[in-house]
Amino acid sequence: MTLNLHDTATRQTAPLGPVQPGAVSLYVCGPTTQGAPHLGHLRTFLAFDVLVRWLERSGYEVTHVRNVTDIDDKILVKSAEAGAPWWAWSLRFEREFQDTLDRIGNRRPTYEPRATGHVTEMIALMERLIERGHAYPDGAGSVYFDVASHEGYGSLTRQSLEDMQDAGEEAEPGKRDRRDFALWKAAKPTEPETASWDTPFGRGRPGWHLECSAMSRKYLGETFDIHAGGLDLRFPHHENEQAQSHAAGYGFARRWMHSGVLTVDGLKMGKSLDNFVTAARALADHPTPAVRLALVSGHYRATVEYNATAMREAETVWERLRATAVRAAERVGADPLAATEAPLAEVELPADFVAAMDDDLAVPEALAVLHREQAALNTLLGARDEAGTHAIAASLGRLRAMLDVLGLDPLGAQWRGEGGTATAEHAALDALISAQLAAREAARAEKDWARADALRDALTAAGIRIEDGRAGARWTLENRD
Ligand SMILES: Nc1ncnc2c1ncn2[C@@H]1O[C@H](COP(=O)(O)OP(=O)(O)OP(=O)(O)O)[C@@H](O)[C@H]1O
Ligand SMILES: [Zn+2]
Repeated sequence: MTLNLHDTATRQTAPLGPVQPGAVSLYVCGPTTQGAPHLGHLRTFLAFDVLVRWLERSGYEVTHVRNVTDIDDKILVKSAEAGAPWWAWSLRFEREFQDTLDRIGNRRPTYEPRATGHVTEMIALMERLIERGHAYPDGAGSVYFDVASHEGYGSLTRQSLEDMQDAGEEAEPGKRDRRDFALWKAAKPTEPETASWDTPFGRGRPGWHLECSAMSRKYLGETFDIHAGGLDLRFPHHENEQAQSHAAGYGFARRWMHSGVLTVDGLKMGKSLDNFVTAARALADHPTPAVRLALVSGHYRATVEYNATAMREAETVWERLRATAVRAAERVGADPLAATEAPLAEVELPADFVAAMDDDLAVPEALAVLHREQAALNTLLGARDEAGTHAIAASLGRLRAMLDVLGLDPLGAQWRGEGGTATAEHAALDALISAQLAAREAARAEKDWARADALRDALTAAGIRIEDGRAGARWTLENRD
């Protein structure tokens, strides 16, 4: 079977033919470390995490680069407002992004280069563009790309230069054409001295577009397989990245993949509109794998509207999947805590699951196959037929292998402890605590506050933390974080 992926440049879905057989090079535009990660960021990074997982499952060796934009206007403004050095601000949120992505089960990229670590490469690229007649310094520390000099400008987003007369870019005194964009930005007297670097063109700092062209070339070479990011980045960011790299004579990305944006009331979730739900908030309100499930369930190219009901539904779906897997593991007598990931990679995936994933990562169809497997497994579990153990083990293997492709194997190392653990001890503890919680509920219903508090205090004293939520009380062990 062949993996077909949609290319947003050609608008065609076509087989992936990598530059190097058996290896895929992928560049994903990473976070601007101006603030805490929100669900919109997670949506995009998870979409491409599923891509990486599927490429690896399909036998490719993946080199995945995701940059960190650790200097930019917004970082300078926000850090100054907070009275912090820009680099401290940036490093703080870089760590928060990494921690959150680890927590939600994103495989770490092969390389995570920071913009400020690649000034040398950016200067070299600017020199090359100037030499080839595609860029010019303004004499005051800024360098601009000359859009009219590059025939292909606009080809990624199918726009002609005429259409772009008033597109986005500001008129600046040193610009030849309003549509020209900055490769390098002159230092401003109001900005901290540490926020600029000396170059042959004057003192300044990286433009956002330039850093991605410089870093993709350094880590993936002149030509690489896939360039990815959220749909919001197609223009101007990706158009400009492509113009810089093509004008420099590099093959650059052979294919573009864009994830649909996460919206709130139809508008992109983001810092600019202040309509975001932070990852920290969502992960405090819902089990982490449920948040992951909610964000990966739709097709990666679909626009996803955030809503609290969908998050709660994902919680239910996750709980059921986990319960099925735990029951099945207990029936086959496997010790789920000893289960390793290795054998899952060898489980043969159902053909219709593979077909769905090979069809431009059709996760909704793949999930339908997965839920059919879950239903079949539940039927086997209900049959109470000892002879069925072999069938149960085989079905559990397939279910886990499919879930693993989505980063959601309930018995895998990442989620073993989430929302309960897959051990008999845990089940026993859960039954006892649930009885206590039910008694507390009953006491509250009778307005017997003293008894309700006493029950809670007894649980707290035993190291059990109770969180009251809309779906009832949830318990966790104090020392488990
Ligand atoms: N609402 C969203 N839905 C999907 N992807 C998003 C969303 N917001 C940001 N992204 C993606 O996250 C990645 C990191 O983007 P970046 O940090 O530059 O975001 P941003 O545009 O600065 O965020 P914000 O919109 O909050 O200012 C990009 O690939 C971007 O497309
Ligand atoms: Zn980029």
